[in-house]
Amino acid sequence: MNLVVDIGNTSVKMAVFQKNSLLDKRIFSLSDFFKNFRKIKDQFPEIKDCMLSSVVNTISEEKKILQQSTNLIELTPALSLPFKNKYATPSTLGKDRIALVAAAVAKFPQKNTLVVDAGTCVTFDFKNKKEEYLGGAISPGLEMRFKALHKFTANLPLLKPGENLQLIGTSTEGSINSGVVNGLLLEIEGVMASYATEYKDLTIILTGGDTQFLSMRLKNGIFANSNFLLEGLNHILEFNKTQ
Ligand SMILES: Nc1ncnc2c1ncn2[C@@H]1O[C@H](COP(=O)(O)OP(=O)(O)O)[C@@H](O)[C@H]1O
Ligand SMILES: CC(C)(COP(=O)(O)O)[C@@H](O)C(=O)NCCC(=O)O
Repeated sequence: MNLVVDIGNTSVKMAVFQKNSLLDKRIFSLSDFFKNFRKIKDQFPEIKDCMLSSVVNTISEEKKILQQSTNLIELTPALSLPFKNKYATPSTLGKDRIALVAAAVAKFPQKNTLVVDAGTCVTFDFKNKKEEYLGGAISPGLEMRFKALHKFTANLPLLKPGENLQLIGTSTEGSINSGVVNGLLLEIEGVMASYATEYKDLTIILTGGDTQFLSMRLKNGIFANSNFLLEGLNHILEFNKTQ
């Protein structure tokens, strides 16, 4: 049984896999790491191997507990990966982005694939049908956009994504919502369209904490899968067992 752990800038995602089947998944904040790890280990004592991806640097205690209780493999660009990494600076590439590309290779072999991860940041990652990872883009996430408007102005309130989305914002709230939410939707649709022009037969995946909010507001042609990154980590773990 495998444990996969994704430590992002907002939340920790932990999942248990038996081969390729996801048995359990938890999302929590880093401060609740030990409590959740203990619970999951008690529930699944058969957990043996673990793959950790972190984009947070200060996790030495978390790593120590995983090392004590599992065969821990930490995701680094030096690990055997199921794709060719053509990123110009592989040592600075986010571990989460490596996992997303691994998932794209596992789920959509020999297909041009764009992965949009709407988390703390919105990342775009592209692998071609030759299983080469070319790179993508990093952009502010949904919550970060609301926070930035509040933090860097004197008078804008801190809002959360609203249900009532106007094109023409008729109030401060409506204008912020229009700018942030429509802005992000149009950005994603624009990026998707640009890739689709360049790469025929393009598969597009949407994942990350804002998957549900965005997918119901985006035009068709995108597969939503909140577990995509976790599946990628499990794939890299299984891939390394067979190396
Ligand atoms: N209950 C929630 N708690 C925190 N963030 C949430 C929640 N629901 C949706 N979100 C959105 O999900 C984003 C975080 O997504 P996530 O995939 O967990 O990010 P990361 O992998 O960077 O930690 C937040 O920036 C926010 O926009
Ligand atoms: C871009 C990111 C901050 C995204 O992190 P997330 O929103 O998933 O928490 C992370 O992938 C990262 O720190 N990347 C390093 C730079 C790079 O990928 O080139």
